[in-house]
Amino acid sequence: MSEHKLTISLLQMDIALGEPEANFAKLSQMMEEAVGSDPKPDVIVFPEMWNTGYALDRIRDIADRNGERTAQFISGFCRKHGVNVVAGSVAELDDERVRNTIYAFDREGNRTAEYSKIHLFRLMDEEKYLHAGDRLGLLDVDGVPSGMMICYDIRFPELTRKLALGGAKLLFVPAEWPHPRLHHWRTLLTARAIENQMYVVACNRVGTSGTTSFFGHSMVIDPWGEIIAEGDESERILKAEIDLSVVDKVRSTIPVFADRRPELY
Ligand SMILES: O=C(O)CCC(=O)C(=O)O
Repeated sequence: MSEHKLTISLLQMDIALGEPEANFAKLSQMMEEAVGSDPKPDVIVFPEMWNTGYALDRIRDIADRNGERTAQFISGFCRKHGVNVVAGSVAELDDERVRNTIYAFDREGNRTAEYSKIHLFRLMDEEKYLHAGDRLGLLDVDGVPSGMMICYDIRFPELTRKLALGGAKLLFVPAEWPHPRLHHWRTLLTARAIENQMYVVACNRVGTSGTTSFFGHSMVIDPWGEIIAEGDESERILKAEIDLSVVDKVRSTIPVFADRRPELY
C-alpha cells in the first residue's frame, strides 16, 4: 500500500454576477496567492460557474465560447507553476448551447478532462437556460483516479457510486450552494465520502447574488467521513493534505465494495 499524498487548495471566492472580467481578475489573484504559499499545492480547485455566476438571463452573451478563454488562462498558469487545476466550472457556449462545465488541466497545462453538470437545478431555473451534460466525469490527477460532479449532483448517490465503481478515490465538487441548506451540504458530502470510502473535495463560493447568499464552508472530507478542512463564510483559500493510502485502508477495513449485492438492488 504505497503512500501517495496530495496538497489541495480550494479557492473559496466571491463571484461578481455577470462580470467575467472581474471574476477572471479575482481568480488570477487567488491563484497566484495559492501557488505562492508553502507548501505549494499539487491541485487547485475553483467553485461552480466562477466566470459568470448565475446571470442566467444573459448567459449566452457572457458564457465562454468553447471554453477557450478559460483554457488559455489556466493552461499557461499550470505550465508555469507545474500545478494541476480543476477549474471549477464555467458557463461555456458551443455553437448553440450553454453548459455548466468543469475543465481539468495537468501540470503541463494539458486539458485532460471535462464534465458538464448532468442534473440541472430547477430551483435556480438552470433547466431553462442550460443544457445538461450526458457523460460521467472521470479523470486522473497525478496518477490518482478521480471523479468530478457539480453542486446539485451530490443529491444523486448513484452518480458518486458509479464514479467509485469506475475507480475514483477522490471526488471534486465545485458548487454554488446557498443558504439555508448548509445542513444538506455538510450531510450529503459527508455521506458521499463515507458510503464510497473516498476523499471528497468540495469548493463552494461565498457572497451574495440578488437575494441569494452563499455560505462557503468548502470542505475536504476523508474516506472515514472525518472533515479535515472546512471554510467559514469568508472569501479565502482553504488548504489540506490528503493521503490516498487511507482510501485503501478504509476499503479493506470495511469491505463495502466486495459486500455489495447489486443483483438485489
Ligand atoms: O441542491 C441544492 O440544494 C443546491 C444546488 C445548487 O445550488 C446548484 O446545483 O447550483
